[in-house]
Amino acid sequence: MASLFTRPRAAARRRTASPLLYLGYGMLAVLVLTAIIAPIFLDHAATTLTSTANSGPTHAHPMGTDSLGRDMLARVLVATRETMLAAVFSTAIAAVLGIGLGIAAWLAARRVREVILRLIEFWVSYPTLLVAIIVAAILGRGLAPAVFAIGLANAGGFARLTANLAAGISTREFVVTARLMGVPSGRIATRHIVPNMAEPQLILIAQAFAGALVELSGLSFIGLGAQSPSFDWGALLNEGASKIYTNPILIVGPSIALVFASLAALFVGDGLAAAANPRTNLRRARMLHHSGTELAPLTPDTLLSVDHLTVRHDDSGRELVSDVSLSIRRGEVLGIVGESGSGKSVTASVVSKLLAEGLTATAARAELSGADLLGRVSGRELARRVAMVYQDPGTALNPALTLGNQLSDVLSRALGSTRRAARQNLLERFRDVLLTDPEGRMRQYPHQLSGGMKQRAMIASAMSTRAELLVADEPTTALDVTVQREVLTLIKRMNATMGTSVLFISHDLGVVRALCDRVLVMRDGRIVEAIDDVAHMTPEGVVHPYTRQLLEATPIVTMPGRDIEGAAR
Ligand SMILES: Nc1ncnc2c1ncn2[C@@H]1O[C@H](COP(=O)(O)OP(=O)(O)OP(=O)(O)O)[C@@H](O)[C@H]1O
Repeated sequence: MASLFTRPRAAARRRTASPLLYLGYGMLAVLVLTAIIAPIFLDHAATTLTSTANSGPTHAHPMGTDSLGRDMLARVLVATRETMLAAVFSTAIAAVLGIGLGIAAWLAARRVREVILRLIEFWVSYPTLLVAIIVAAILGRGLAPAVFAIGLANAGGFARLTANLAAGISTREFVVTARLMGVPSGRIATRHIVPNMAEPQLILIAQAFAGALVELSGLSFIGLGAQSPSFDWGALLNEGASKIYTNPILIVGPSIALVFASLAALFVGDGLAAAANPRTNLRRARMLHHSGTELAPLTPDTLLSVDHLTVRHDDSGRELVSDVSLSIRRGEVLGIVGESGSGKSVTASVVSKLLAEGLTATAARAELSGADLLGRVSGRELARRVAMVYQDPGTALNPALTLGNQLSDVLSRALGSTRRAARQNLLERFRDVLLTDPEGRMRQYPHQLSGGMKQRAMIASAMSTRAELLVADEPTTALDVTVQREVLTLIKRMNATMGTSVLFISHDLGVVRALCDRVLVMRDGRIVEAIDDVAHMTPEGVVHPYTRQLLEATPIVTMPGRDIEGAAR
């Protein structure tokens, strides 16, 4: 078991680390090594006065010498330590202060929170450099006040980001549940809220670090930062700028160093943020043919034929679906049952061409009404052929749009009809699925409808494209028994009146028995039994012990005479 779980995770980490992250690490390593080594070996050359003042590039001084004859290359390399340390400290001050304040705003009582939020808004409304200059001018000259001033100036950005993210995350179900279970606020903040901000915070830290390098140089440039005899890249730029017309090489070194360090920070920040999100950088789903298998010709009434389908998880190489074959005739309702994780949804995702990233499907054939599902099928063609109804209609609907807007938009794109015609079509389908006040529903947002109503709306949307195949992935699991029955009735009606074939996925054999013509039983990614006479299946009549177990364990939904067919009439 351990190897099954540890290997894929290590592989995922390896794969999600982008080449830019490695480049950033490499650049950062160069900077760190320079910061450690240069002051040890080059301090003498960087600080000793010589008679060759204001020299241009020579063999002995590739970046020239300053007005006191000190080697400019050595000075740039030695300044790496002071500049990097200053940038690290100011970024740390900004991140700790800002994230702390953002979390404090979220933990505080409502009124205090409002005050903190207004304060943060005021803070970020001024440019960072301006705030840093004002603070540094108040604190006095020197690198330490400059570091603190820049940290303080950048903290506002962290505070705003943290407060905004915390406001969103704190309403999510897992936070609400933790609160109900009595988890203290501080622990909710550290365990549930902060880890969910990792990606944007890492990007902001990288940006703040890159910004701090430039801001520190800016403060040194105007004489507020590093004071002689200490020097950072900004101070060197300041010195070089005064000789820009007579000896321009002097500003090249500190400028290159600044750009190099900023890029290193951005590459590392972006790369770490991407790696912190397991969904980024996944390889696109692949659907491939495998050859060498003899295939029987399809009969004219075959709508869908999937032969020898295998789906693998790219990282672990694990087979999620193994050698599955299925077919659906026109007008037929095929059920797939199986316990959780048996591969039902992954199989359905191949049929609807919605295979998840990081998975590879291979099949000898996957054809839907003549269209090769393993090849290119345009979105519009696919929408005309396949409609989907999901387990949780709430996640399939956009909470920011009214039902009318989002469903008619999809419909007009799928059918190429005008928006007006699409709305009219949808309105009629809303009536077909017996949604009360269909005009009013068109203007409502998803959260204003019950789960059953949302599922009816999804079925209406599926009906409106007159798709040849409806893929219904556990469409009744999230609904109560009465609504379940209504939804099953609607699907059966769609099948009976429009001739739509249905691939119906469920873990409930009782529900499947009430609706389907044939059933496939899946276990561990394989089809272990195919039942053709669904209405009369009994524990004694099935072959596979797992099907028998399922049948014995499932309370059969009583629909006398499969009365959902009656309802369809
Ligand atoms: N995107 C993915 N990446 C990696 N593994 C996945 C992915 N999607 C599904 N799986 C794995 O594939 C297997 C089959 O999952 P699938 O969702 O098809 O199960 P299911 O039979 O539909 O289960 P349920 O009834 O719980 O929805 C599971 O082991 C699951 O962990």
